[in-house]
Amino acid sequence: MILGSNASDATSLRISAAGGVTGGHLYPNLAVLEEFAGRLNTEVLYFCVEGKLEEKLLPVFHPEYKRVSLRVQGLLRPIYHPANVIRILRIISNEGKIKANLKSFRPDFSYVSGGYVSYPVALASKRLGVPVFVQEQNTIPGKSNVAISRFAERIFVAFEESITHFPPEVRNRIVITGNPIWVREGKVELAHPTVLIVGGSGGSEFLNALALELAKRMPDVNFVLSTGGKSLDTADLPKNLEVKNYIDNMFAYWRAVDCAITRAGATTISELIHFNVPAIVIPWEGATEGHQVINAKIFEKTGLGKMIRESDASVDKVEWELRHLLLHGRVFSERENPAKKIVDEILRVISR
Ligand SMILES: CC(=O)N[C@H]1[C@@H](OP(=O)(O)OP(=O)(O)OC[C@H]2O[C@@H](n3ccc(=O)[nH]c3=O)[C@H](O)[C@@H]2O)O[C@H](CO)[C@@H](O)[C@@H]1O
Repeated sequence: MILGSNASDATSLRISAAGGVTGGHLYPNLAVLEEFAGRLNTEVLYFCVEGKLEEKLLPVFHPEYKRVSLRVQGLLRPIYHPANVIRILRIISNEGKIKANLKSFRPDFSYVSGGYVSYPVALASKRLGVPVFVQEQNTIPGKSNVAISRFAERIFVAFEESITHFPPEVRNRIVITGNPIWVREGKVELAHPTVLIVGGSGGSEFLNALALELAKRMPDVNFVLSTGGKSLDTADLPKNLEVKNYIDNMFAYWRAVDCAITRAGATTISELIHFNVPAIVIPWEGATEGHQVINAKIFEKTGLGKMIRESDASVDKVEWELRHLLLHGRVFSERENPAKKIVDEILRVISR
């Protein structure tokens, strides 16, 4: 059964999408969906994970999307963990719901960006004859994206280093694009110098504590900290530290800050590169297969900043590096959004 082909006319598209749980998967998807919407009339069916970030943000930024919530959980490591039996059964049990929604929505294609919700959506799409496109943000691809790559029309990767992590037979369908960046108009007004500290969409207790120490030691510098909801001792906050639970308009901050201290999630790294932000990146050591360390090395190669491993990130060392970056200054610039290249390629493939 083929649902997608000729489902829409040349000026409109129906897109089913999945990818979220964390901002690192969600924002690149929004960037691509918004690039489509800038060119054509689009309707979007978004598969969300119950209770996760996409359920909170999509109703705010895209109330027009049709949303379907799935009750799924990621698989635990190691893969033969006994609790995974239930988790796999739960993923499988969603197949009927996903298929029913795809059948009534009749998408032209499915666009997924990884995370454990992407696989069942991509698989159901494939079984219904809907073309699948997948985007991988990290240098080391997630297991579900590798599985999806076997039947995806195109596999969009951010970094050349990813290619060898995919099976040889799919490599002719890989396109290196960079990570799509979610941007809108706007820039916040900040005093200079301001340093943004952000531990990814879920925050980082380590960076929260570091922010507090740095702000106390460096009264001549302003700090903005996104805690991502992680705990922080707010009893004695220095005046030069502004604390936010979550920042909804990161693009406006990236355009304004002098420097940043971040984890090394692939989307954050790509945003630093896109907005040319000097930064110290401290990878989260718990990331699957150490992928944040590899992301951080790629960032270092750009010459924009430095990776410091968490075990080495004393306040003294970070302060020293930060002063060095601030002294060096920032060139305010923006690159072309990789979302454009992805949309060009998908339109080319589906119009064949
Ligand atoms: C714990 C976990 O699963 N981490 C992964 C997840 O991280 P995580 O979701 O933290 O991913 P990233 O750090 O790459 O991206 C975070 C995104 O959230 C945004 N943001 C962050 C804070 C805030 O207050 N407001 C805001 O909008 C950032 O601008 C960025 O767009 O996805 C990344 C991309 O696949 C992976 O590399 C990470 O290893």
